[in-house]
Amino acid sequence: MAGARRLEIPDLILFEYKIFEDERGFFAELWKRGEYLAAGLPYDFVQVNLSYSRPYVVRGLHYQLKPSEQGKLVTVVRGRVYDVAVDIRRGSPWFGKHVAVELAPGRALWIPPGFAHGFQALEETLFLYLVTKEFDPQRDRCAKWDDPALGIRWPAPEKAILSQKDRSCPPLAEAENNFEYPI
Ligand SMILES: Cc1cn([C@H]2C[C@H](O)[C@@H](COP(=O)(O)OP(=O)(O)O[C@H]3O[C@H](C)C(=O)[C@H](O)[C@H]3O)O2)c(=O)[nH]c1=O
Repeated sequence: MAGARRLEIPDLILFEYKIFEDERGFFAELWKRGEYLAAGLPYDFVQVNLSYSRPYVVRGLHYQLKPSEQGKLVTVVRGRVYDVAVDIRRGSPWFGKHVAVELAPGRALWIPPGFAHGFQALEETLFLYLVTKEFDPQRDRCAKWDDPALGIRWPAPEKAILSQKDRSCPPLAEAENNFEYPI
């Protein structure tokens, strides 16, 4: 890891990791337990996910209800995304607020349990992320990606490509949510 800094919502941590490039291509350590624990990421991981997105695809805003709440360490293997994390912990000083960062190879974002996550691909993107609890389809939930109440300034909302599921997510105010602050 080359660096770590907490964002405007301090539970979110943006990591920079070194990319070793040579004539063959590149190598990078995406996660190393001791370094990331020391930098404040107090979790281990139990599942690794990979998704491929065409330009302008939006995935989100997703989260899993407790007791299957997931922390996510998200990064881009190839491409570029506008990544968004929304605080959905009732009672949080930042409830309904979000942080948006551009992710490309070399950057990883730690999103703890209690946040809804989504991104818009800015180009063809391979998105890889580690999660702290396994996928639980019974507790998988979503909130409306372009909910006016959230004020997310997506880069290209008019070009968004969404799944059927993501086209029918409720606004955050109506979404099922069992997160209380602090987690
Ligand atoms: C997340 C997940 C999905 N699936 C199955 C369920 C569906 O049949 C298929 C596609 O699922 P979904 O449309 O939910 O995939 P994404 O839209 O990429 O969802 C993810 O994207 C946003 C950005 C997230 O932060 C979440 O981690 C995750 O929900 O994969 C699995 O089998 N295991 C899994 O862990």
